[in-house]
Amino acid sequence: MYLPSFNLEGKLAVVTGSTKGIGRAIALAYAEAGANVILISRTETELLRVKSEIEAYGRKAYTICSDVKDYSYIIEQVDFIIGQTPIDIWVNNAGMNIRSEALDVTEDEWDRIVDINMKSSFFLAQAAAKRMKNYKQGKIINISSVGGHVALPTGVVYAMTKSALIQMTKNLAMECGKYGINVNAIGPWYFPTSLTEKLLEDKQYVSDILSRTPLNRLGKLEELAGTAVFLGSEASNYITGQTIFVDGGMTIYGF
Ligand SMILES: NC(=O)C1=CN([C@@H]2O[C@H](COP(=O)(O)OP(=O)(O)OC[C@H]3O[C@@H](n4cnc5c(N)ncnc54)[C@H](OP(=O)(O)O)[C@@H]3O)[C@@H](O)[C@H]2O)C=CC1
Ligand SMILES: C[C@H](O)[C@@H]1OC(=O)[C@H](O)[C@@H]1O
Repeated sequence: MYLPSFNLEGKLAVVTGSTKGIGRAIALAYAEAGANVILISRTETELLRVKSEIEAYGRKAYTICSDVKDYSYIIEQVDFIIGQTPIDIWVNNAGMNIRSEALDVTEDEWDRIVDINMKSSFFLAQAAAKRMKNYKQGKIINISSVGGHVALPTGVVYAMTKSALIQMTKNLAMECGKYGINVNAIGPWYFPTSLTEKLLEDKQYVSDILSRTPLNRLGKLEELAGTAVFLGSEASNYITGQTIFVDGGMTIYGF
């Protein structure tokens, strides 16, 4: 057999920040590939909307209405939902940005971005790994950014947190490989979501983005979700510690 399974039939995935944008696309792609999904975000109505979308695929969906910075509460809720069943895939997707010049960054901005993008992602990944270890298998996927690999004008603190996720992915992969856990990251370039809506309304900014993008277009959410399905499936069982940049070629374009 040379075609490993991309099928997620019967698997359970947890996706943080899964009611909009990239997280919702990943959650729906997982459901389409056969997985049941635990959705996490701060807005109950949006959680219930995406829950219905997942159930329309004939899959089970569970909701946890919480900020990822309340990661202890989230883990309690996940444990209540899963009981004695495994978590197969954990996607640390929730993230935020406060875009300011390095010389203007305040401590409050630092704390808010670092808490969500880095601290919550680490402790949620740690909790996922502790549970996956008991089943000697699991896939942890961290959503970084090309902004964690090259310098972008979208904020140094955000960039630092996204770069930290790339390194966290490598260290967790190194330590958790013996438990059969794969840890990888995805580094998106620009995708049209509510996080980037304002930026992408600026025609000059979009032109600047495209001038650095060999495929000369923004990404489509389904193109990113496909990478998440691959990394959540058996097809990626021998891949760990890697960051896959879904970027239209931007990170290799050294013009
Ligand atoms: N869009 C892009 O071009 C790129 C995005 N990324 C990264 O991808 C990830 C998703 O981004 P994107 O889809 O654009 O973002 P959106 O803002 O469009 O969606 C974010 C999702 O996460 C939820 N969320 C936001 N903050 C929190 C929080 N503190 N706790 C729990 N849930 C939260 C939101 O729901 P609610 O507000 O109701 O909680 C929503 O479901 C982020 O980590 C971002 O850094 C990386 C590179 C490019
Ligand atoms: C590509 C970047 O990550 C992009 O820049 C921003 O300011 C947004 O936060 C996106 O994540």
